[in-house]
Amino acid sequence: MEETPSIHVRNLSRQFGPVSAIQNVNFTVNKGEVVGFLGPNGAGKSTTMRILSGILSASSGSAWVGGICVAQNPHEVKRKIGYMPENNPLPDDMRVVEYLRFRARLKEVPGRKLRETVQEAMEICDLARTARRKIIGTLSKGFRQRVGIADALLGKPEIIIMDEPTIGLDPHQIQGIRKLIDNLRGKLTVVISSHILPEIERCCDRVIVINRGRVVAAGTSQELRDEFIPGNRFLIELEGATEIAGLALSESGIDAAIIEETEVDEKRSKLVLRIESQNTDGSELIKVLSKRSEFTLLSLAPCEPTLEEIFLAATKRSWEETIEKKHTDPQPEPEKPAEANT
Ligand SMILES: Nc1ncnc2c1ncn2[C@@H]1O[C@H](COP(=O)(O)OP(=O)(O)OP(=O)(O)O)[C@@H](O)[C@H]1O
Repeated sequence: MEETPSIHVRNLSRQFGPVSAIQNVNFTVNKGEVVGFLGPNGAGKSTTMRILSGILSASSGSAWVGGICVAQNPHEVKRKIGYMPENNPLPDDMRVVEYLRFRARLKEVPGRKLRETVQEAMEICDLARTARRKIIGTLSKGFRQRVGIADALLGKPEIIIMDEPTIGLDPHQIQGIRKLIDNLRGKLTVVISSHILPEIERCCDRVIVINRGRVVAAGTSQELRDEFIPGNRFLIELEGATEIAGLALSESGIDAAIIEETEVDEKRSKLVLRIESQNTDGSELIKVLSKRSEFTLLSLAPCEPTLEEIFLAATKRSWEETIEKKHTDPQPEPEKPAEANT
């Protein structure tokens, strides 16, 4: 029998007056997955997360969390989900441990389990030793985020949703949050909304890209690469007349495009090449390039497009499709002028 997915969303839409924040959003997140929910500002990430967490209702469509319909049973869903909102507001004058106990009581953690539940969440978030009795107002942004995540973990939710957990953090703090998310892998289903792409790429098993309220791509990084940026890429370093590299390749019948060129110094350049054929390991390139006397091939290595490039390609495609649809949709007939009554 198939396992019930942690999150299942069908044709979910939400209007705010004339603004369509999300339109017919569909996706599934399976148990134990770490999924990145990506989109530019205003794409509809927070709206989707808030509907899933039962704090905002949908205008139409449905969402199930752990097999429970959010619209019909938002209270039960709140027990299954730990939600860390964007810019998580925290009381500056409380101590970390006091605040988490307060939040655990609100989440109806039984009194006899309160101490143990708070301790466990603090340990996972590395707060127990260092920040347990600190006043929240004195904490760094990274530690404040940890408090937000510890709060979301209270009451052992099945799913944790974090809205922009690394925003405004320095690289050390980001690394700390990344480790924390790695620790959650296998224990919970994790959904992270962000527009910080390298973070998502490192942390997540799968990515859902949303743009202007619609899901425009979903899959593993590899699946998205194959769909949006097919072909193989190689990073090569040449010394000499590097400007004729393109000519050298086309003269040898290799269908390659130079998609990036960086000058290392006067004589040396690094080039990123895209080869249309999927079945090339680069040996053909080495043969062709090392034969030429105008330059020397110093190095060659395969390289993958970044999630940022995939994201740009996916959102660009959705823009183009929207524009194309506008042009091909039947236009309303111009209104007939009212007939004169004379
Ligand atoms: N309460 C609201 N009232 C009116 N419009 C809203 C409201 N909440 C969101 N919107 C609009 O809905 C759209 C989607 O917003 P949402 O906050 O979900 O995007 P987001 O992807 O989370 O963006 P960001 O990364 O900037 O947080 C935006 O156009 C936003 O202005």
